[in-house]
Order: sequence, then structure tokens, then C-alpha cells
Amino acid sequence: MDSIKIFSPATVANVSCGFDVLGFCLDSVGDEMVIKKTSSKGITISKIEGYDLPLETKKNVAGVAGLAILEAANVNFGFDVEIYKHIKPGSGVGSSSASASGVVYAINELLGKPFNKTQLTAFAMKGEAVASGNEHADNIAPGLFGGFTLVKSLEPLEILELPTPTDLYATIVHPQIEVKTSEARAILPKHIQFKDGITQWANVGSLVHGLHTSDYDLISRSLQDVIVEPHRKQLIPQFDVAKASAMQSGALGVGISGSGPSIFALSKGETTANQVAEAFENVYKNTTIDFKVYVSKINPNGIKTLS
Ligand SMILES: Nc1ncnc2c1ncn2[C@@H]1O[C@H](COP(=O)(O)OP(=O)(O)O)[C@@H](O)[C@H]1O
Ligand SMILES: N[C@@H](CCOP(=O)(O)O)C(=O)O
Repeated sequence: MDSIKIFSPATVANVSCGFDVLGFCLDSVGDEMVIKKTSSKGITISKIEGYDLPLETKKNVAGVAGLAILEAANVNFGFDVEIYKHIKPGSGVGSSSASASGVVYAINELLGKPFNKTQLTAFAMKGEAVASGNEHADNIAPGLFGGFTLVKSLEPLEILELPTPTDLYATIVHPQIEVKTSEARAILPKHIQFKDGITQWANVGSLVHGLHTSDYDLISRSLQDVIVEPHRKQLIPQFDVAKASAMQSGALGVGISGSGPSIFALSKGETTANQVAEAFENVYKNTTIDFKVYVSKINPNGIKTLS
């Protein structure tokens, strides 16, 4: 096999309390990519459709991630990458990480799967660092593993796969402004209050327990972020109104998706997830801000081969 076409889904990182460690995979939105073996070494990016992004290998997250897996594979050929982008860059639903994880998944398939998913995550992190200025894996792991994931540590890299309660649905609203992950990271404080740390790590523990036991009430009470959200919400117009409105419509919890500006809600059941979508729509349709709203199941499989 010398060529592969894949679907690389959007992801929601942080999941309120789990900054840089928790994430889950969406299934209704994602990029397509075509990767072909070439006789010349290295990575070329010959086509990007959908958004204006750099074709230069070292400026594109897909190029840098591709170079990382090639270096480890130590082969005397290379790959060409085409990206059909549907996830808007700077959206907070893992636009850059979808390209980074998609390319390493595809090259691994074409090489005969020499690397496991944790190794692929490490290669993709090299690419994601181009976009966010920092290596983190919470938006990459859900794409490569599917479902909910927890980044136990970066050194050594250890990813835990968490269960998804069957009735859990996500609703996303994406106000059409760009928030760069690097900029959303730059506004975060260097130090946090000890009491906030206690609240936050208790919430991470109880959210993980709630996912394992399908305890929707516990999941709801754990979806709180006292550390990052208070700083980042100012980058997102109507955040407080949208959050309050979605909670009134029955959401289990609402928070900033990744580094924003997208906002995610988790709900029990598709009917409630649709009501939350309507609540988000009602908030933003009364403003001048363009927006998109969608409901998604939690994608258990992550990136998939199309042909
Ligand atoms: N293949 C790519 N896909 C998306 N963004 C990319 C890609 N390559 C480089 N970038 C850069 O990464 C930034 C977007 O990434 P980021 O700020 O993390 O947004 P998101 O949260 O949507 O991933 C933009 O500056 C964009 O130019
Ligand atoms: N933990 C990171 C996640 C960034 O996710 P993205 O989808 O916005 O790229 C952060 O919050 O900075």
C-alpha cells in the first residue's frame, strides 16, 4: 500500500477541570487527509484545501509531525501530504492536532504499523508544539485512541483510555473568531492558589470516577474549572450567558473547548444535547457574531482509514 485516505476527527481538550490532561474525541467534524509514499526523502505538503495554512513542511504541524515519525522509522523514502481541512484553525476543537495526529497515523499504516499509539502521540506532539508553542498531548491522544483519554505523564509519556458512558453526547458552539492556542496559553497565571488546586484535582478524580461508573450526576458536579476558565473566558464573547443558558437547558456541564473559542457542553441523551444546541443558538443569534452549533456523539474509535 503506497497511499491512504483518512478521516481525522476534532477533539475537545481539557474537559473543564483537566487542563492539559483530559480530552475526548468528536465524531461529526473532522479533516480528511491523503498521504502518499514518495521516492524522495522527507515530507512535502502539496495541497491544503479549506483554509489558508502554510505549505512549508516546518511551518505546518503535519509536516513537523511527519518528519518526527520519519526520523524514528529511518527509511530512505518520504511522504506527500494533502489536507482537506474542515476544522477551522484556532477553533479550540483541535484543528492543528487533527493534522498532526492524522499524518502520523497515516504514515504508520503505510509503514506496516511499527509504532504503537503512545509512540504516535509523541510524534504528533512535536507537530502540535509548532501551533501552541508547547508540547501537550490532551488534544492529540483522543484522536489517536478515541473516546476519553487522560495524559498520566509526559515523561515518560503515558496515556490512559477512559470509558465513555453510553448516553453521553457533546454539543459544541463555535463563535467564528480565532483564538490561537499559543495566545490563550500566554494569558494563564504562572502560579495558582493552593485551595484552587485542591478543588481542581478533586474534580479530575471525581470526573474520572463518574466516567467509570456512568454516574451522570457525579460527572455533572465534576465539570468545573476554577483555574483556567476564569482567565480564558474573557476571550469568548457571551461565554457566561451561553454557559448559564445551556445549564438551564439540562446540560451536565459546560466549559471552554481546548483553548477556545469553542464552548462544549456534555449532556445525558441526544434530546437534551439538541435542547442545549438550541440554547446556544438562541444566545448567539441575537448578536453580530457568526457561529456554528453541532451535536456529536463521543467517537470511540478516533482516526479512521477511509480508503
Ligand atoms: N495543519 C494545520 N492545521 C491547523 N493549523 C495549523 C496547521 N499547521 C500550522 N497551523 C497553525 O496553527 C495555528 C492553529 O492552531 P491552534 O492555535 O492550536 O488552534 P486549534 O485550537 O484550532 O488547534 C494557526 O496559527 C495555524 O496557522
Ligand atoms: N490543553 C491545551 C489544549 C489546546 O487544545 P486546542 O484544541 O485548542 O488546540 C490548552 O488548553 O492550551
